[in-house]
Amino acid sequence: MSTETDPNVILRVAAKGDGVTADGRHVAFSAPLDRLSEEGGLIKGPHHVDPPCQHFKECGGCSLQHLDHESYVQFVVDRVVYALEGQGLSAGTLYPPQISKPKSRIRASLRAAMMGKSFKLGFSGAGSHRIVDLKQCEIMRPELFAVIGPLRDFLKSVARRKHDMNVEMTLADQGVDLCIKNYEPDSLKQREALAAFASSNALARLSVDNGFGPETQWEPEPVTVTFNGISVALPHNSFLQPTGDGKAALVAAMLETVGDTKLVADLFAGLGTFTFALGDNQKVYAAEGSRDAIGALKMAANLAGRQIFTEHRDLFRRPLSPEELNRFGAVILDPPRAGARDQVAQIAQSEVPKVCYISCNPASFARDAKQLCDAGYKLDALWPVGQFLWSTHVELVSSFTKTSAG
Ligand SMILES: C[S@@+](CC[C@H](N)C(=O)[O-])C[C@H]1O[C@@H](n2cnc3c(N)ncnc32)[C@H](O)[C@@H]1O
Repeated sequence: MSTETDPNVILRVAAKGDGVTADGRHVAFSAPLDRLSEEGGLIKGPHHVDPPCQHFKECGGCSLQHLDHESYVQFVVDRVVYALEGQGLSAGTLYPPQISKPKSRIRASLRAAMMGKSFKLGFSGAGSHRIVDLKQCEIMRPELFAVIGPLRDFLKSVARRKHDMNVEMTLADQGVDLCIKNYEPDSLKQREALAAFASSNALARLSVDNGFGPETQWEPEPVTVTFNGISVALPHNSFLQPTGDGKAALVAAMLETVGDTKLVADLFAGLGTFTFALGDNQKVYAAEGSRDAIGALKMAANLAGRQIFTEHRDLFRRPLSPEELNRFGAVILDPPRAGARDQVAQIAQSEVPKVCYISCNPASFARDAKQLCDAGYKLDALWPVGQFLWSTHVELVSSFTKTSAG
């Protein structure tokens, strides 16, 4: 019997990370060509590797560490291709995916709490409310991981029973930017302890947020991120691409799509990952729903003397109309996970010749791509990107064109 028809062989990994047999059974933590024994156990095949992290299976951070590189790459490609196939679509050119390296993630959201007799700080457990007390992490940048031990000791000293805290960590130009949520120092002594913790760990910024928005406690110099040599202030809670190599891959694919188009719209622009990657000779209109983010983008553009026009705009409620869109030679859009159904409906009715859609959700992307293709756009090229190594989150860049006759 061939492996394709053998009902006990894992053939592929489904969107949620389970291996799937030829007869459609889902098997957690299995890899392609693993085999189910008569007794229902798993016999590891050539694509099943030893996971590098001691917290594997228990931690919700990475669920696919048991896949070798080849099968993880295939998983990333399949996620994108199957989502498109579900809408009856395919890309003219499908580029090989870019997969981020281990220990490259510049952002992490952790939880901390007293649990029973021990204090824990780490990611949420896989499919549970537990906290995995992080002793090792194969995805975070070492600068972030270095803060975990001291942070655990510090939070333990201020923790209250049955009181979860959340920790947001970001690696900025100046070092680690840390925000502790659901915590407020309630004495001068605690404020001093916070500052001492920030200082001794050389944090770039330390903020607390007890439900009324982040309050900065420590920021020796203004915290920034740099895009293409342009330094941009980093407001609290801003979106950033999660890895440096992933961001470079997204930007390279975007530049290939947009080329030297003179007038470009960057929708859902954030702090300007794509806006600032465009050349000095290109005029960019950047629209974004976060007032803080677009304010930071605008300030940086002005300081750099770039031809960038910004608008604080809710693109779900007030998408750009076809008349507004038709001024541009290219439109970049990088919406949140829900996609951009209404904005895409307007683009579909426009005559914009080039559309570069960057997505962090193949399913909403495929739905939106269908709208564009039904309206005469052609999906020329697609670049899958695996920035969330060993997770089921997959991103992509796509290039659509419409000729005026279309
Ligand atoms: C995936 S991020 C992309 C940001 C940026 N392009 C980047 O790569 O850094 C999506 C962005 O959409 C913004 N956003 C979310 N909802 C929005 C809305 N309704 N209108 C406009 N922008 C929105 C978010 O604030 C966020 O900056």
